[in-house]
Amino acid sequence: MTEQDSTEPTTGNVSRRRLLGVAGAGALAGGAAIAGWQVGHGDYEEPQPTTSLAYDFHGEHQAGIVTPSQDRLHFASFDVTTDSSDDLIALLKAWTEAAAAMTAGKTVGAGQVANYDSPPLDTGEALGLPASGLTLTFGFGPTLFEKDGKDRFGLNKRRPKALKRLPHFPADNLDPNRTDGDLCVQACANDPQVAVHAIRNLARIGFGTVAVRWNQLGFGRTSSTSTTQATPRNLMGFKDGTANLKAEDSAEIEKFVWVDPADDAGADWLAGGSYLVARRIKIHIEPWDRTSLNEQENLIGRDRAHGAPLSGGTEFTELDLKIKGTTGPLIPMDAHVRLAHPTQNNGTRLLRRGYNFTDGTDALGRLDAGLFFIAYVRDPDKHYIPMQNQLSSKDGLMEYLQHTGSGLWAVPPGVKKGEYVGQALFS
Ligand SMILES: C=CC1=C(C)c2cc3[nH]c(cc4nc(cc5[nH]c(cc1n2)c(C)c5CCC(=O)O)C(CCC(=O)O)=C4C)c(C)c3C=C
Ligand SMILES: [Fe+2]
Repeated sequence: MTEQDSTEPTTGNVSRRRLLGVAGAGALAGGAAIAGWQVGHGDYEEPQPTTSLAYDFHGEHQAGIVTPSQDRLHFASFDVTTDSSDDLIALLKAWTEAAAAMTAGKTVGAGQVANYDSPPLDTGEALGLPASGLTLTFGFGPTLFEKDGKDRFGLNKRRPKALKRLPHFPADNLDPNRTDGDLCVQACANDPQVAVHAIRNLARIGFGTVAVRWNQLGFGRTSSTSTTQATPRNLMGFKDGTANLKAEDSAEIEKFVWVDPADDAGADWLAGGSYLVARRIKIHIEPWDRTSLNEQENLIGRDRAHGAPLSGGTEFTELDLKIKGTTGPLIPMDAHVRLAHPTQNNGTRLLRRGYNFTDGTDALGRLDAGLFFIAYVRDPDKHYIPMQNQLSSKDGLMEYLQHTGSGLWAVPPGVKKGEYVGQALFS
């Protein structure tokens, strides 16, 4: 992995506390007399973070795609509330600056002089916490280009052809309050407080220009995006991410994740970027927990203990979709892994980066829990929509699933130093 891929971590003991201290210096005069609060935040005794994983915000591609998936997610979809493209650009510049600071473990507004009579530039809940592998990945939704027939920011002529609202898939039961959005930000970190702090501060910076449309917390990764990671488990209890694309498969990542300059001449600003698909998939946990292990394994197509294919071998053995047992194929015709396999999808692969979620219980006391599916693809028309149609209509697992949220965003390439996220779209 090159440094430009933004996947090369750096370690350091950068202290949010120290950096806020610089901003706090401006408050010295006003704060000196107040008992219980130190003169200048730099004097506030906060435990020093120990060494921490930090990913560079700048690079050829945005971090948070092939970066080894962190443990926690806070995903937010925003609507732009202004018609002014100057305001939109100003927001993207401010977000870029804040994102570069936060991913380095610094506070928002570090180095700026704070006014003691104004709200702090940083909300403060991550003070003393290390960067925790935070990545912030930004995306532009179809409605940023055109909404209700209106080209709000004069961008529609540069809209990528594949950037459309996702179609209705069989059995979709989407909640409009968990669907779509003009912009999205995926915050991933190994500490939930760091991920939540990042989204909260971006929302705060955006006040008056954007409003949060919906957001989703995820508490456990459901895939590996690097061969260095162990395969985690989803809420169905199965290993998830075994056959995922991994950062180390560089040829496959080029082929299936990054948009090529030749892909769409009218949207050359997206070259080196990708598309982010998000699906909030509720799992009917209680019926699943009453299903026999034999049936569960047949629905997935792998064994639960080790994640090995039902056709035999160990976790990373390739599936044998042809081999038959006494009653039919060892990997049933409606098994999830059969229907999602590249051989059943025109050779297609995608980079999965989802998270487990729970959002309390519903009115009947059932867990509102599931998998917040995130995938990065080079072309949603080829690499996602046909696969989802196939799964939604034929996958036996669908009896236990309900898709309740959805969105598609174009993810611009990485940000060069001195530039802002998505700059090429506006130039
Ligand atoms: C449209 C794409 C996919 C959706 C939506 C999806 C939902 C989903 N998946 C699981 C659990 C597992 N999926 C596994 C493999 C797998 N899934 C997809 C795609 C979607 N899954 C692909 C492309 C693959 C790999 C297929 C292959 O090449 O073999 C597995 C097996 C382990 C693994 O390889 O990751 C599990 C388990 C759930 C629970 C879910 C929705 C809630
Ligand atoms: Fe899957």
